[in-house]
Amino acid sequence: MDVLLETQAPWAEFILAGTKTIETRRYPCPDHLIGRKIWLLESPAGTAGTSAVPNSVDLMESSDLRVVGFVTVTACVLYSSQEQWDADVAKHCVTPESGYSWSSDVPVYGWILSDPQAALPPPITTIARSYRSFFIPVLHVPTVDITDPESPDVHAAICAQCKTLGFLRVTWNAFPVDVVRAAHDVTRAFFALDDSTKAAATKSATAKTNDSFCSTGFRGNTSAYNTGGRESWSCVRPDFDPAAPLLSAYYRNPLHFAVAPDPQVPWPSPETAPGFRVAVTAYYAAVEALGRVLLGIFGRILELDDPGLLQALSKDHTSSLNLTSLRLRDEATVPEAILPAHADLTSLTVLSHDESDGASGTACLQVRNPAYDPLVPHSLQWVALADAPPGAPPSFLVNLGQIMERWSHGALKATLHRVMRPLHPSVLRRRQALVFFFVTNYDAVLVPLAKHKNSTIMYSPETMAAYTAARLGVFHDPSVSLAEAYAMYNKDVLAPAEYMALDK
Ligand SMILES: O=C(O)CCC(=O)C(=O)O
Ligand SMILES: [Fe+2]
Repeated sequence: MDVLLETQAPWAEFILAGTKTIETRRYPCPDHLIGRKIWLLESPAGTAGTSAVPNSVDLMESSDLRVVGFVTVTACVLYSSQEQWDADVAKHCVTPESGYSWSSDVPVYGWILSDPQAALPPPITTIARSYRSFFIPVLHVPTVDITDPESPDVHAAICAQCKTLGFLRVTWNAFPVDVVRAAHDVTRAFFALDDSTKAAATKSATAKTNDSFCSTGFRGNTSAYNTGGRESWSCVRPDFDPAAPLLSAYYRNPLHFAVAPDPQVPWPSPETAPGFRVAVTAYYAAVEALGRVLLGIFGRILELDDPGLLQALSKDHTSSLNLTSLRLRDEATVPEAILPAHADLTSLTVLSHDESDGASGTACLQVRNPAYDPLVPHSLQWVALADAPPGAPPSFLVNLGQIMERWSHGALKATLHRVMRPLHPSVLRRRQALVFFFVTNYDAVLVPLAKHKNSTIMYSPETMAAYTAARLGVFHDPSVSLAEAYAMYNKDVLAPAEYMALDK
């Protein structure tokens, strides 16, 4: 991920000329940026220690901000005395009368620089402050109001967004604000419980009558699904009633679906997690209803003879809802990729990020830039997704998955995305995402449905069951590395060799 460092004029010029070889700051350079290319964002000369850049900026509209080149920080030292500081004056070029000069009242760090290079600016439009003077490129996704799902304008807005990025926000006049808030509240309270209480709601804590691998219940931060330090609690069809089973083959297949006494959803007890079940079931119903509306819209966008076909294929769906939580306590223990690059095995995914009580919203979610071009120097491969702007209506973030890309024969995009460690742990103390993976009936055959071919990929027809088994089974094969398993998982959106070569 590219990062930019604000440097007030004239320092960037001195760095690029090679005269300034130590950058001085009141804080250390984040460890994992050492050795990496850092773009220099030059802002006009101003007051020492006061940023001249707003927290979010469109560089195309700003006449006084310029990306002028890049540099690498090779090491970071804390000056322990004025003598040590003075001895480096020829390298940091900070004279005693400067506002950036030595002070014994605050820590002063020297960032040792190397390889400065003036360069044409990379194709970045919008940037957002991520940590202190560091900025990252961000992409704002539009919010589409779907109050009238029959409206051609709504279809056009969704289609435009899905032909390029496949991420958008949706809102409507009866947006279920209270349901969303309640789901976030019970999720936050659940993850705040101690580990042993949460562990009581795991699959492994229950008596299994068969080999079902239905991924439900609590999974801690060391489980295969949460290798990046997250915790999660998941459910599939919390409305399922064993006394009146749904008719699809999925519910008759004990390999994939739990039967009593191996509970279909291991709920936390109402004593430890009051209101959890009611709020989560209501949330599931709300996002499932949204999913159905969107499938109706996509049936029209794809100009299917029967616009209700996608809904019919998903009537007895086996969609899961994952409640995920991440807390950073110590930067050193957080892997670079909290969730590696992937495109979901869904028709569409509905996301809601907690933004209350200092939670960090969409922070750390990055998408593979649809405008990335390996032939363009410094083309950006990854960009962060921006939160909805302040004052925007409440919305869900929706992303298309690989099933929709297949249905559309490549016209609608399932974009690779990932959740990455923040520039500094202070950026993110708590992150909570509710992720609803909308899929089809277990026995639905997944084939391109669009009349026009928009891709050369040969999609061989597979049932939802075979499709997921082929892409998830590899994660359970000890001879396959995690990176290789992800390459297989994503093989329809990126050739495995290219996946392995991705900038990770
Ligand atoms: O946590 C997020 O923001 C995204 C999660 C995600 O991409 C997934 O679970 O598939
Ligand atoms: Fe995802």
